Amino acid sequence: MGRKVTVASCTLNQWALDFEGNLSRILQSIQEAKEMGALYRTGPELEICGYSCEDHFHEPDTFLHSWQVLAELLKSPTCKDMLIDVGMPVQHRNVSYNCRVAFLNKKILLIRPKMMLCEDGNYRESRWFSGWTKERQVEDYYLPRMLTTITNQTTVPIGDAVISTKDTCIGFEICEELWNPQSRHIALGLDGVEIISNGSGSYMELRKAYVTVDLVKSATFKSGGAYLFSNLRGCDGQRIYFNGCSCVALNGQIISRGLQFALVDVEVVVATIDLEDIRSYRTQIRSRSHLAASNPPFPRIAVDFALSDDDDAFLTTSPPIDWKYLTPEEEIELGTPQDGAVISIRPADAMGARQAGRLASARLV
Ligand SMILES: NC(=O)CC[C@H](N)C(=O)O
Repeated sequence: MGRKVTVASCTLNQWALDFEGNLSRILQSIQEAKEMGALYRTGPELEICGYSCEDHFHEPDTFLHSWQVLAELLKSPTCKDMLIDVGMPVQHRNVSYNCRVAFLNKKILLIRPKMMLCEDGNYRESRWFSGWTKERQVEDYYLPRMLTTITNQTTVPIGDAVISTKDTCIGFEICEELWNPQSRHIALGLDGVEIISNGSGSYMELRKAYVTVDLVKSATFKSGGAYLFSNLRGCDGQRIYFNGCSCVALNGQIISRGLQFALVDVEVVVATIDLEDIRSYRTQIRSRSHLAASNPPFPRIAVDFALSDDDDAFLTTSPPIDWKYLTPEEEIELGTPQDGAVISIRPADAMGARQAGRLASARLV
């Protein structure tokens, strides 16, 4: 029985409305993930159109071109025999959602809309999107005809569901859902979802990496499992700067990570995980097991595909690593972005940083 799986989390320097450029970076990340042996690939939030499209999210063209990019991905031989999810906006029954779209071999498996939108700091998501509020429910999404030509599907499931492969179960939370006190990974983990992926558009603030990494680790510390955090990098079109730090955590420890600052447009990190490590970690937490026994189930999309094969005896799993954090001074030095963009400071940090005279190139936005 196969039990080791290799998964990939990608950091991309996407640009708002650069559909062709975004497509080519997504394809490159899929190609690199495949070359590194991954059979599952996830990427950042709204990676197809770019996170910071702002009021272009009110334009139907932004949705149309996102579908066109997805159509190209579905047709591409690069995507063959790999479970992939991408971030894009989707309109369903005249409501706009910020979604992950999971697909495999020219079939769309699930559209998973974001359930908890981000409104703090510089985020204004509810200006363009609504959160999906129907917990553990799916509806039929009527595909645009140009997609039906490729997939032979007229409807696909949209909603709060998870994907069951032959060997494991994959679920999603989108960016803010990790930061919310009622994170979706809690219910997902209790329902036996073993791999949770988070496509994020998390912009840089001084010392935010400490918070993000802690959240990613704790997402799997109390209830076990694997967690893939995938973030954007670069300026994207707005004044905020995204700083990567994509990573993979297993049972409370980081086992793979990407850089915080870099000039490469595409960075892929992979991790090999023994699914039995998740199962034994979880069953040993007795209180978690008792709670899980009464957890209301998520709808499962069954897929005839496995992330592992029977020949994995010599595949080595990824060991835990120590995260080497940059000091705030190093973050200012390395992260000072292109002209016109600013480093954002959490209000709590701003006063201390000003007092320490460190704010030569950073200001509060
Ligand atoms: N895009 C989001 O949902 C952002 C979530 C989160 N508050 C962050 O700063 O990373």
